Amino acid sequence: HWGYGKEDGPSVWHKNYPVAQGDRQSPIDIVPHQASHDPSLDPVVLNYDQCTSTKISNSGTSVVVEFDDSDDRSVIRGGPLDNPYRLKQFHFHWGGKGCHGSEHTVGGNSYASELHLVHWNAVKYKTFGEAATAPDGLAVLGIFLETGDDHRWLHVITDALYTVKYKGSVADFKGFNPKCLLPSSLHYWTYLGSLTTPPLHESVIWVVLKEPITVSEKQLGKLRTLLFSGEEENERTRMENNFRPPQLLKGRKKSNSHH
Ligand SMILES: NS(=O)(=O)c1cccc(NC(=O)NCCCCO)c1
Ligand SMILES: [Zn+2]
Repeated sequence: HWGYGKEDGPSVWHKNYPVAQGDRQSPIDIVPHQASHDPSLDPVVLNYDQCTSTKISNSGTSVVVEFDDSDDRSVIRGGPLDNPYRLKQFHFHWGGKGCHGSEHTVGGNSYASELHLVHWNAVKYKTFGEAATAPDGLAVLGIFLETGDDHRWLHVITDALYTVKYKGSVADFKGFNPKCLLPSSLHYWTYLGSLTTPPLHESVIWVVLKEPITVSEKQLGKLRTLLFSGEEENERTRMENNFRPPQLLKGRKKSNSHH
């Protein structure tokens, strides 16, 4: 199975997932002043009001909060998107103690962590699985996390992490609305890319917010109490540095920017 270690990490994923060397791979380094400002780009709109989570799980590569996506109650629309995309889950990528952990970088600089809110095009596709293999199937909203003061709502997630310590664990996690994790501005960069983990499908319209949210080192440290390994396994491998480094643009135009 793939992972983030020396033997199974991003540098060898191409062996089982040749698309890893494709021409719309993610993440990328976003170069702000090179991002063409596109006046035709509309603001992105998030309708998360009726949004409530169902469960939290340890996927073996990240912690994932899932949502009921049986209707259009929680969608992202506007911006570069031709349809509303339904929220299915969110998860994080982070580093080791004090070091960086975001996937996208900005002008070569990385953040401590990155939150991905994963949405799928239920107008054009019947299931998430089908959408995940289509070039306009997914829309992922990326939000950078920088360290500073405590985030007033992140503790709701970090206080639940003990319930999903091991790979494969799942727990009820109802009533969490991710609206509380958004920064004040929805100004964004956007580009066509891929899943940042295997199977690395080139099916993602990326919308990366310019403004990070602030979380404390203590809150980030709680993410690192999760394990990559399952309860039955001998070794206890801390879940950290679960990020893919930036990939080549390969002829893609610089990301568009909505100020
Ligand atoms: N990191 S991301 O590009 O936002 C993204 C979004 C949605 C799915 C995925 N990747 C996967 O679902 N991979 C399947 C196995 C993951 C658990 O090991 C990555
Ligand atoms: Zn992700």
